[in-house]
Amino acid sequence: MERSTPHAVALSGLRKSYGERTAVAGIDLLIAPGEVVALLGPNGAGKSTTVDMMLGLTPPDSGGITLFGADPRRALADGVVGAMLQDVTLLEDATVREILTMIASMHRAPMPVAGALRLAGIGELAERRAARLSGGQTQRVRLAMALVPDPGLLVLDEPTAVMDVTARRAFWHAMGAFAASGRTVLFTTHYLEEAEAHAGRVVLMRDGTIVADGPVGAVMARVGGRTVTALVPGVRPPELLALPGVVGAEPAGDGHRVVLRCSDSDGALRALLARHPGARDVEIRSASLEEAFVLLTGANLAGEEVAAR
Ligand SMILES: Nc1ncnc2c1ncn2[C@@H]1O[C@H](COP(=O)(O)OP(=O)(O)OP(=O)(O)O)[C@@H](O)[C@H]1O
Repeated sequence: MERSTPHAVALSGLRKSYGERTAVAGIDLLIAPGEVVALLGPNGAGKSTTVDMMLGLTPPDSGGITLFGADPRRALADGVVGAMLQDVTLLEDATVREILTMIASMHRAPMPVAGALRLAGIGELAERRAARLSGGQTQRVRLAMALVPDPGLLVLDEPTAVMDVTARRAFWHAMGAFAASGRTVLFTTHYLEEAEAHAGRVVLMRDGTIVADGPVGAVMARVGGRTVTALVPGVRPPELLALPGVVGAEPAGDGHRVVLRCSDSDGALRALLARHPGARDVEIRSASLEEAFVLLTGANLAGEEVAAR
């Protein structure tokens, strides 16, 4: 039974295999209205399959999906959910305004076409024929198409993949304005800095399962919020794991120094200098989401295994 304010997204025990290959291995996920969530994971983690099931494009083998309490297809048809669908080709001879007007006419409570154009930052493209749009412009028209029904939830699979830096900035500006009005956004991305900058919550997938889920800061805290890098002559990284406040120790990229991931960088630094007075070239910095990602998924974004410590 649904409550009066259902979740924007509710996935339970969601599972999908392609032959022998398990793409999504039974995931549970609840997203409240108003959240902006980034779905991350290496290639083949199951992100697109999850999104496709949420949009009713692929049926799950088992498990449940509701979007604002409704079945995905119904939610999409009702304009409750907006999506940038890559496979939909635009009518080449129609102008951007004509395309948006047509979509608006198919929905019960659309936003004004001018509003969608403004939000997507493509006011100047309104009279342009679809055939004459660049790849990045086409993506922003697709965004306007997703916005016109005035959905409560936007689901975007790698929305900025073919955009240049300027288009990407304009896109996130539009997304920020949309989210600021209390709407929910779920997006997948290969750009970790996008997740860090624009999502309040990150969900990390690997091999069809969710391996971390929480606010960006909390996910990073799980792997140690800060790193201390130092040259410690005659000491191997594993020996430094015993220091208080240290949760991980690996050789640095330069091969000489060691990187300590710390839950308490002040305590770790004090102990390091007290026990290893020869330590030098010390550097402290915040861990990046990239580091958290590698540590939690054991893979880089291309899906290649990364040696564990
Ligand atoms: N139509 C399909 N037929 C067969 N296997 C598929 C199909 N779609 C996806 N898969 C497989 O399911 C797994 C998950 O793929 P999916 O595209 O969901 O991952 P992803 O996280 O979106 O990856 P990427 O970042 O590369 O887009 C992969 O092993 C993929 O090869």
